[in-house]
Amino acid sequence: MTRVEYKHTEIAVKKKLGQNFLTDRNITRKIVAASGAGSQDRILEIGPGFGALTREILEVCPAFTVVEKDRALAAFIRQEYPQLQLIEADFLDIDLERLAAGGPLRVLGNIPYSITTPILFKLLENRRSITSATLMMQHEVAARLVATPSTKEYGILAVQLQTFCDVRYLFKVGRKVFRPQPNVDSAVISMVPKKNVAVEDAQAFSRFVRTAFHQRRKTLYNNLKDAYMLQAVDEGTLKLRAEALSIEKLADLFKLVQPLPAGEPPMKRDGRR
Ligand SMILES: C[S@@+](CC[C@H](N)C(=O)[O-])C[C@H]1O[C@@H](n2cnc3c(N)ncnc32)[C@H](O)[C@@H]1O
Repeated sequence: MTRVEYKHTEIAVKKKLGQNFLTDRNITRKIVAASGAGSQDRILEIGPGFGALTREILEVCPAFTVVEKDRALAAFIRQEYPQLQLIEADFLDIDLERLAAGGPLRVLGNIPYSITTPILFKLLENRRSITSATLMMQHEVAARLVATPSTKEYGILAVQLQTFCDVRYLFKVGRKVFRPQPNVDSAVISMVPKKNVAVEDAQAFSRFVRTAFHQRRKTLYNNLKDAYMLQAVDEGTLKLRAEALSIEKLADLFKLVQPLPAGEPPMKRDGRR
């Protein structure tokens, strides 16, 4: 079992909690600068750990909130940074809307790899409660977030995020600057909720995207026909795969289809039942 010691605290590293601690101050400085965080912001840091990013955020903002799941690390933060509001909890369980009651949050974090996707979806669902999120994650996941059509990285994650947020890949971070060293490289991304979104019903759109990409090699027709009425969609589009369509085209397609009422037989290719 790997143990990491810093100041007065030693922990047995929990892989499950993605505990790879940043050791390079240039990187933490770059993350905080890229986030645009300032003294007036209501900042939320996910997973402060031993405070590598925390102390850098403190350089620009005197008081903010951190959420840490690990009990020993929460105790470390409590002792080292008494000026912070510490929430000792699982980020996935906290009520972001309530936390943002006084104004939207600027989120920062070197987030645990194992729950990157649930964290992203939580931020997406609560996008009205955030001004931006600047997050370090596994490089491969970051590449999927900013992927463009007809690439192998382009899928549900890219479409969902890019529909509702402006997502940017900021910079890559090599594995050597972490303790313990992970087996993968990392990258920092930023996501900023869009003011005007082409889609009104986010939940229905999410179901649609999941269905459209359900089997990547299948055409849109084959993926969608059992769940949606497709008469309004042209033949040419239905012959394509979801991965060929841009974010805008997928939103347009979503507006043309209607969920198939329960018990209705699927539509034939020519529009007949
Ligand atoms: C990759 S480490 C980053 C630590 C520190 N911010 C740094 O950059 O060195 C991830 C941190 O998130 C914490 N963590 C893991 N799962 C969490 C969860 N569900 N909610 C809140 N914190 C979590 C871990 O204990 C750890 O401190």
